[in-house]
Amino acid sequence: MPPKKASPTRVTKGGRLGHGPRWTAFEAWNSDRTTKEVIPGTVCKQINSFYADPRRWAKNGNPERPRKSTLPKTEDIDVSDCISNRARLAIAEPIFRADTKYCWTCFQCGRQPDDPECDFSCYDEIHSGGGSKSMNNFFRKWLEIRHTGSEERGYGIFVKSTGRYEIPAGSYLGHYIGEIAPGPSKGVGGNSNRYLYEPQVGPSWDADRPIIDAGKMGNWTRFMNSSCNPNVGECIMQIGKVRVIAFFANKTLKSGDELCIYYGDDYFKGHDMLCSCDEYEGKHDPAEVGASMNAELRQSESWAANANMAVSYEESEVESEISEEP
Ligand SMILES: C[S@@+](CC[C@H](N)C(=O)[O-])C[C@H]1O[C@@H](n2cnc3c(N)ncnc32)[C@H](O)[C@@H]1O
Repeated sequence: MPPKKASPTRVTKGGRLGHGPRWTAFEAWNSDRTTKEVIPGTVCKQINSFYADPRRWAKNGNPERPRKSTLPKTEDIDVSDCISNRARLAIAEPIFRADTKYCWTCFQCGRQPDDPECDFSCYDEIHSGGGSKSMNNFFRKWLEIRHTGSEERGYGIFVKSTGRYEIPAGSYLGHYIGEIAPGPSKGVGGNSNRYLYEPQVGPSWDADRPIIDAGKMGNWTRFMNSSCNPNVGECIMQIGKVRVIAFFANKTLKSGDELCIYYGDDYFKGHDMLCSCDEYEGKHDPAEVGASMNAELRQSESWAANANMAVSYEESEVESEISEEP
């Protein structure tokens, strides 16, 4: 009997889908541990561009599974009904603050997202390993997944302790990746999936929230735990045509530090849970200890560091304009 042909849509460990990056099990990043130790019963694969890529949004608003052997060329893409279009709406009405112009320019090339010079390749570069800010390389070099020692918190993300590492304040760390579904969800209450992220990508919180589900697929950011005084901040950011929820170091992160964001009061309320972070003794209600205020304060420090990055992008653009002159 001839061997069974694998279904073209089936995802296999270490296999390739389309032209995208290899699917790498988390164990590859922690070669001294087995997958079982790293993530019990894991089905979680590291994925990059596929699910967060707006080209995967079908016209009917459902996310498309990666089936094509090649991605469409940028000029063939109809972006009128994709997440980036919603993102453009948001540009007119920035979500955080009017003065943080950089937030709406492409993180890779520094241009406005509707500039034809800024295309999907900006996003791909960050993910393909070619870019200096490549998420894969960053994780492999600087971070590790290990157990926090706390039953409640489980696994977490740490700056590698096998050496002296320092990640400067303001550094871009990566962004939240998962399967994208059109949102918003019906709320956290009753939903046992604790890996959902719902960023606002348009002007309306009620309508413009895709669901990023890192329950089964995601990258290392899905392992970041919550702290009532977080050392990692987050912001909605543009990379090429893709709007992402990006993470930045709020302060210098040193070897052994656990990277933590603040999940938000609603997360804890919605899942009916208390926080077990090390900032406060015992289990505590983050709303009562002022965690969101702490997070905002830490975030504004990171904004200050990021503002310097914005300046450097603008400067580099001016420089290239000058150098093009005859
Ligand atoms: C996005 S996951 C983080 C990764 C998770 N620790 C793991 O091992 O896969 C979120 C879940 O981690 C746990 N967790 C994270 N931070 C926590 C905290 N400060 N206190 C209690 N549980 C926490 C909760 O179970 C929460 O629902």
